[in-house]
Amino acid sequence: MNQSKEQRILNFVLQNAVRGDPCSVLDTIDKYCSQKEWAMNVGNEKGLILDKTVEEANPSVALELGTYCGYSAVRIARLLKAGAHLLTVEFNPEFAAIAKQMIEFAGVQDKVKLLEGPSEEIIPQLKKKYEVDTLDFVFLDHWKDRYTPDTILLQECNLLRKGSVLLADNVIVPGAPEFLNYIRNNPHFQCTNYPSRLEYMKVEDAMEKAVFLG
Ligand SMILES: Cc1ncccc1-c1cc(O)c2nc[nH]c(=O)c2c1
Ligand SMILES: [Mg+2]
Repeated sequence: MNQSKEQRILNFVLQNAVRGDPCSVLDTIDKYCSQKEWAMNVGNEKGLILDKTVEEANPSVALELGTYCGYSAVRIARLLKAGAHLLTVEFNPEFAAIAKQMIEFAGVQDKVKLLEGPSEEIIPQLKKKYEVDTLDFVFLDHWKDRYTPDTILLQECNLLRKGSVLLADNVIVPGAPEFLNYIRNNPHFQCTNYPSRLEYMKVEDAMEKAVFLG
């Protein structure tokens, strides 16, 4: 049976990156996806915005919605302080299987917990089943139509605290206009827009940061 694009990306990493070196894994994925096959990793340009946001938040507990091949999970985990961890949620079992291997090859598996299933089912389980108190950082990179309902669900589940940082990818392409309208008109959030480019393309995109004010 012929391989998936995601399997080809993983194989290229296994054959060309340095095991245990997260930066080497990121560079190798970016090389493959800019030269051979486009894929929806956050990429290096928006990745630098993600890096700066994570470094500023310096989270003890981070959540990612939308793991895909594990590129941004590796990107986030490489910046986490000792004892900090990332929970990453992926509903597609094929993607989750690829991401698990990617995260292990990069050597960040001790900092990352990969949760397979729909975000709307997993978010309400975070406190009791996954022993989360509150989230310091949330990266929304799953499906644009889930950005708003999942942000509401995070609040309903008391998973945000004063200063929790949300960062949403793709608010221009594919676009999340309803989310931008919700979050920018919500007095409980302080929003900042970061114009950038769609990964591996000369197409405008942007990320939106929203700090929860309590
Ligand atoms: C797939 C695609 N095609 C054309 C333009 C953009 C995209 C695209 C890019 C992304 O960074 C995505 N991130 C998370 N989830 C997505 O569905 C997604 C889709
Ligand atoms: Mg994205």
